[in-house]
Amino acid sequence: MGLSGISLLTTTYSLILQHQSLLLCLRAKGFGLDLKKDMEGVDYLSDERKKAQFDVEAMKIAWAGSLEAFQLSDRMAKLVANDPAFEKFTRPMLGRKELIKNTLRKAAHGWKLIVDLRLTEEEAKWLRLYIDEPAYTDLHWGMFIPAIEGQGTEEQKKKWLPLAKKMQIIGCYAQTELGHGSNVQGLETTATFDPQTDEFIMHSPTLTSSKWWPGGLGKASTHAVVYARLIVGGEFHGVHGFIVQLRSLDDHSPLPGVTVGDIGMKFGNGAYNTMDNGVLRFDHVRIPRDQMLMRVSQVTREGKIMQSDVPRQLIYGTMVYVRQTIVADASKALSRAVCIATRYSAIRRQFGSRNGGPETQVIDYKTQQSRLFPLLASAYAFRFVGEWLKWLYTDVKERLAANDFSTLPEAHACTAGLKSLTTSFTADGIEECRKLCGGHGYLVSSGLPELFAVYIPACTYEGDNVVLLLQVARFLVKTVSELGYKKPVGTTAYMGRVASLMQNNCAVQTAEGWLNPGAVVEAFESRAARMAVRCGQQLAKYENPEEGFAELSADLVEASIAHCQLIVVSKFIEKLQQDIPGKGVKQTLEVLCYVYALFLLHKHQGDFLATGYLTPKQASLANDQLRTLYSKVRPNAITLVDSFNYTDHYLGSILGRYDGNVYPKLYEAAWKDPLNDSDVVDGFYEYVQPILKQKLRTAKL
Ligand SMILES: CCCCCCCC/C=C\CCCCCCCCCCC/C=C/C(=O)SCCNC(=O)CCNC(=O)[C@H](O)C(C)(C)COP(=O)(O)OP(=O)(O)OC[C@H]1O[C@@H](n2cnc3c(N)ncnc32)[C@H](O)[C@@H]1OP(=O)(O)O
Ligand SMILES: Cc1cc2nc3c(=O)[nH]c(=O)nc-3n(C[C@H](O)[C@H](O)[C@H](O)COP(=O)(O)OP(=O)(O)OC[C@H]3O[C@@H](n4cnc5c(N)ncnc54)[C@H](O)[C@@H]3O)c2cc1C
Repeated sequence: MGLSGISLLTTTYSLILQHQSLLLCLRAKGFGLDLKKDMEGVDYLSDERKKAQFDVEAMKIAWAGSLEAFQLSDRMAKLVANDPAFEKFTRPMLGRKELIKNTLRKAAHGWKLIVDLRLTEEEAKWLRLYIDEPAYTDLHWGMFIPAIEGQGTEEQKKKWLPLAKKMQIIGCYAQTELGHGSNVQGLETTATFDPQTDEFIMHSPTLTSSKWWPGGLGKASTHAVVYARLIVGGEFHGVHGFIVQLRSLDDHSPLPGVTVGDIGMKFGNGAYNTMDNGVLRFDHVRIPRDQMLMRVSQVTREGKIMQSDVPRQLIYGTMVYVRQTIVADASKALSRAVCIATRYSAIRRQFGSRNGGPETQVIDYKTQQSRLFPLLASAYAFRFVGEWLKWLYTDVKERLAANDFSTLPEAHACTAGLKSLTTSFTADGIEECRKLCGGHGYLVSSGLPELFAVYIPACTYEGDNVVLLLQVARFLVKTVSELGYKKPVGTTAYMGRVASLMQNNCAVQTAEGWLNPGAVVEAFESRAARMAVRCGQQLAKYENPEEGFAELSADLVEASIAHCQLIVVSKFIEKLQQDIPGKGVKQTLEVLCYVYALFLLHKHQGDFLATGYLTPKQASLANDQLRTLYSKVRPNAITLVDSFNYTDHYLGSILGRYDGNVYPKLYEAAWKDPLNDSDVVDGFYEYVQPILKQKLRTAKL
């Protein structure tokens, strides 16, 4: 018997087992049989796992970044998964008050673990990830503390950071208002210096000046970094951050003049409703002068404004930091959804049964592959670009500490652009994974609805994705306009070869010709350069550049996307130039890298054709190659998602279970729904039975 015959037999055997266990379950409910006899301990995906052409343990390390990173993350994942305090299956069924209380309990337990086990910051970050529940602590550690670190003076840091780091105060980041989020310079809250008392008076002069959205503000925070218009001597001096105490440290009640509360329920059940996004108003609240964050500008006792040599953009620095973390988190959210959809696609069978044999696994349909495998490849691509962005941010941070601000514009453009690109793609990707799972993907127990609901605000918070791409566009237009006298560096270095990128066309002649990193990078560089230059030429026709920018903004956004996609493709290729140990690991990643690049090329072929870099024939060859690549991914698909090393707890999905034991567990879960506590539903006797028993002579319907 050939290999395919053996595999058919084992697959059929698995199917029979699975059907048997389902039958046992079905009978358990209906006919009193033993529910426990489902096939616990059987790995329904074992055949798939045997197909792997690479060393899975080595791929886990490549995904994690290093052996140490893998071990650390693995330890934290297991710590959370084995602790019943972090159960999360009932979350979507809880009412808001219960939900928030439950989150506060988990955050307290998480903090206790951090203290008791003396976890490092890195360990705490992983712990937070695996607890998988948005909480006020995210904003405290992710924005309040970084805002003080980045914008505070040494003295301010010395005073506030120890309190914050021991969690003796809880802080949030209160920037957005009811009337303004994107336009930070349009904020209306005022901070007016009173030279008589050496204080600032914090005030909300209008309804639209109410702070609105800050996470952790509603119920948990005792303090906030509040962004407000600085007014000294009756003049406006820009928006700055101020540390303001909101609640008493004794009984947590709001301080006089402070009105604070939660803004209400948000999209989905459970999901981001674990967060107390808040509303805040000030009625002439006084704070000491030294609570203005003064690294960028200082207000003296006499009411003089002193500018340091730090650029004012540093006031936006916390956003640069968080955007960088959001890019890293995009690969986690996407890989999680992809893991669920891939495992389920291997379990799920529809159509194609021959002679009573098993039906086709849906993962074998080319349409399923062409939707799923680019998402799998993107998860890897985002992982590696996130790793690079972390390096870039660390480098910028070190430079900033040494008062070197030269790389700040590039860091801003990269974090803004990649945040936009990765979150938009991930949000759409999670929804695509839901559809890839058919009807069962719509069940909360698939894990996908809640993941989607938690994830989608990432397209809006930390900067609306379109607004951020327009920031990238400004950076690109500036780079193009300076080409004559300034050598572009970093991620825009390719613009330095703009003449050849505008002239030379693609040389690929065969489908195999696309399996060449040089050809791929040149295609993306040429497309990005041509789109940016074209925008520059169009802009030059306008007398008023701002008017031109507004008029051309949709094209500028497309040019920014092309630039950001080039960054992701290049960083993936650069990653593959490193030493990546393990049998078949590098080769498998190469396949994914080409899938990512050629999928984008196919999806955006309009750009590549319109800029004249590719011919229709070359675009078609790329698509031929893409199909071949999907066949190469197929045998490795399950082990590629196993390499994320996600526990069943973190995945939170019956469809994505490691053992693939989907049907019995779905069936079991249905009976755990509170609606099934009784056979006759509450409300039946009041509202249904009277209809059943009514004696209408005629019905008009
Ligand atoms: C459970 C127990 C656990 C216990 C503890 C665990 C411990 C764990 C430890 C750590 C956990 C870490 C967790 C992190 C998690 C994070 C969670 C994230 C949740 C997210 C919540 C959301 C928060 C928010 O949304 S905050 C609000 C964000 N708001 C925005 O993003 C507003 C967007 N708008 C803007 O950014 C700007 O207004 C603008 C850029 C659009 C326009 O600015 P403006 O000045 O008006 O305009 P412009 O003229 O265009 O720019 C002037 C020049 O400035 C340059 N520039 C703009 N922005 C920046 C920047 N950010 N940096 C540098 N430079 C910038 C711009 O390019 C211009 O430059 P030029 O040279 O003059 O051209
Ligand atoms: C879940 C969540 C958590 C948040 N947490 C915080 C927090 O902790 N702290 C905080 O301060 N804020 C927080 N925010 C607020 C968030 O930062 C803002 O909502 C975000 O910056 C977008 O601003 P906006 O709401 O004003 O959108 P708007 O700017 O009003 O966007 C509306 C539409 O207008 C478009 N648009 C706006 N300006 C332009 C332009 N110049 N050109 C073209 N199109 C434009 C946008 O693309 C969008 O389509 C949070 C938001 C959410 C949803």
